[in-house]
Amino acid sequence: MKRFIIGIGGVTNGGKSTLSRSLQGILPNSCIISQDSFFKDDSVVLTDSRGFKQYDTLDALHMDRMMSEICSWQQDPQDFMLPKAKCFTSEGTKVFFLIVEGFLIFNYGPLNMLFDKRYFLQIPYETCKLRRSSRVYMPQDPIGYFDGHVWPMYLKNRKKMEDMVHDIVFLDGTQKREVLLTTVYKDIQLMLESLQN
Ligand SMILES: Nc1ncnc2c1ncn2[C@@H]1O[C@H](COP(=O)(O)OP(=O)(O)O)[C@@H](O)[C@H]1O
Ligand SMILES: NC(=O)c1ccc[n+]([C@@H]2O[C@H](COP(=O)(O)O)[C@@H](O)[C@H]2O)c1
Repeated sequence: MKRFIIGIGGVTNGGKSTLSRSLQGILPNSCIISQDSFFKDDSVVLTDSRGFKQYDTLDALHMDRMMSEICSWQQDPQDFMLPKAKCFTSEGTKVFFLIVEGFLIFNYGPLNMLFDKRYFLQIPYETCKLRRSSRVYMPQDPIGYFDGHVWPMYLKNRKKMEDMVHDIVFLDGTQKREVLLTTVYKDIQLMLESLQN
């Protein structure tokens, strides 16, 4: 049995969930774990002096719980998939993929070291601000949150990531969904072929 962990990171609204779901549809025996599912309760997320909740940091996430879930997959990918309706299974293949997607997946060392491939979706400031403005989070973004917290934290976290991690494939998230999917799918196929040789 072979196991691969694919990381789909990137800026908020860069298209991580969209790409991950499409990839899961074409990769056999694949599952998705989303970092978004591990945010701490609002009551324990710190607030800065301007009243902005500090959501865009690792401290706002239960990374220990996320790591436990990934560990369960590593122990038995077949078993991990079965109870989950979102998982796609294909008979005969002994290759399993875990797609881990999220905005800070490469910033957390213990998680970053697990990836076989790392992709990072980037989009320009204006595109990001526009996409984010039509998305509703719980709690909702207060006025000024994007410019006051989200974008500056993205720049800060990205700098830290680039200082720490070097084998990331950067993707232009303004490309068409199909183009992004084909690019990543082909790259994964190349990785699999290189491992067979
Ligand atoms: N390649 C793309 N081109 C244009 N819009 C996209 C693309 N990928 C995703 N979107 C849109 O951008 C928004 C954010 O996508 P999503 O996948 O939820 O991002 P993320 O998971 O990175 O926050 C959604 O409205 C989605 O439909
Ligand atoms: N899911 C939540 O509980 C929650 C709450 C508030 C903000 N957020 C936002 O989620 C973003 C990260 O997720 P995306 O990459 O999917 O946009 C962060 O920029 C953060 O501000 C999420």
